[in-house]
Amino acid sequence: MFKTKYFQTNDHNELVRLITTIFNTSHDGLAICDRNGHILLYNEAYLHLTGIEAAVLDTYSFIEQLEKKLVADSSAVKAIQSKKTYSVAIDYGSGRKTINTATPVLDQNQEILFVVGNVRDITELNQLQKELEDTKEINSQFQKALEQIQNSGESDAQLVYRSSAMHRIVGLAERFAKNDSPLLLLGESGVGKDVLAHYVHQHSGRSGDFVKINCGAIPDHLLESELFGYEKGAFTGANQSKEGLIELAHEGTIFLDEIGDLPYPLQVKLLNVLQDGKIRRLGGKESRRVDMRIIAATNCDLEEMVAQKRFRQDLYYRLNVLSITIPALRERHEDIPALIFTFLKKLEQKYQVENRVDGEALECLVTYSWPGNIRELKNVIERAYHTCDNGKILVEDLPASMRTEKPAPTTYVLAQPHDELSLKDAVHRFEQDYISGMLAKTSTMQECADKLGVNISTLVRKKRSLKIK
Ligand SMILES: Nc1ncnc2c1ncn2[C@@H]1O[C@H](COP(=O)(O)OP(=O)(O)OP(=O)(O)O)[C@@H](O)[C@H]1O
Repeated sequence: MFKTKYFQTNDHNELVRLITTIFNTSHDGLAICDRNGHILLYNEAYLHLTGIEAAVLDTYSFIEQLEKKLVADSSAVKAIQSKKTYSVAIDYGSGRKTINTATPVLDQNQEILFVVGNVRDITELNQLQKELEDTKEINSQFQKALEQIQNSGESDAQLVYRSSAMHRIVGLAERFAKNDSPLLLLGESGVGKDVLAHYVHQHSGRSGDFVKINCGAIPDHLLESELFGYEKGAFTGANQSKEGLIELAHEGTIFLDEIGDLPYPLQVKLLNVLQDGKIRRLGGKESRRVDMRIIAATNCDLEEMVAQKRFRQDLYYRLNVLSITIPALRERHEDIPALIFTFLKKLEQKYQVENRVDGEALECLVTYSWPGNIRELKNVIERAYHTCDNGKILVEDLPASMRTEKPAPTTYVLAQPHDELSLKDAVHRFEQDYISGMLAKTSTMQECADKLGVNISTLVRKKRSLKIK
């Protein structure tokens, strides 16, 4: 203890009052015991932090408390035994985590007079430590995302994901990549079908090119010649022969995006190519062998189109040998921070300006429902990157519609009695709604079946009998 010149009290009572006040107002727990561990004094904070009853302190010495396993550990006992200051970390039943330090006070014969015990609450410190660890974890996730950017050769084909749903999908894609069967990629617009098709090609070991054609973007009358090529003189203006995109994909992959838009007459021609592995150019006589892998993608309901006779059933079956449905972004919010980080990193590399997303804005971005999926997220980030100030993207930099969106409440719809519905019809309708809802929420039939607690063949049968699309 240090005294300044202002401390002049010699009054014993005043001194005791002062020390008692210090003792009682201390936020640290204090307990003083003798050389046998009998507790002489303790304060309110000691009771509060340790959760030990006053009656226990009045009855049992520290040594007895330890013997009776009333406490997990005791710094005081250790200090008594060693005659040295001793610290232990203790988790009390009160929920507090503490560091307890016991300091022995020795007489001139080196015998213990007292042991002064101090209990310091480190619960909040632990909380801070945990938050620090969480932050480090997020940091390392971002770091991995960064490595992913740096390691991927072709920037457009880069696939960023963290969610378990996407882990499963990528695993499936890697397995399917080694296969030559057609692959059908399904999912809403902007979920990353194009990116996944690239990924499959990259992992296929095929030496040829990845050739993409958007069946919906090319006018019908040009699509045939683009796909199949033509010979000189095949039609007016065909002054020389030209390879079609299918031929260009020889030994590689052809990616037919928006396959639902392939005109009906061309569907037969494509089916023939798939069956024979040969193509004939427009106006050509000979067939050429093509060794290509077909990946088709659509956000249309091809089964429905087949039912409406807008898509050939035989082609549908041929394309749908292997299929992957990519879930909407709102079903895999875990991917959002890594995607944001990736997009920001790319913008930073391009414009040499570093902008970060502030916490509130990040929360808004993570909870938004993203009807336009990753494409919409990318656009929102790019716009916010260019409009934000002071290196920080704030909520105000996000589109107004995003800021006002309320998270969809999770409600269970309970059937209300309905005069016009028999129980059978009501059950039918309920099953229809419930299964459709679960199908929309899950990314594979297996996952859906698991969630519903039925096997997959039951689910398929139900789907058919309930006419669920
Ligand atoms: N997993 C991902 N990682 C990084 N970027 C992604 C990912 N998925 C999609 N993107 C980006 O989002 C945008 C939309 O992706 P993509 O074109 O692959 O979607 P799509 O499902 O093929 O859409 P559409 O059905 O409209 O053709 C692209 O800019 C793409 O680079």
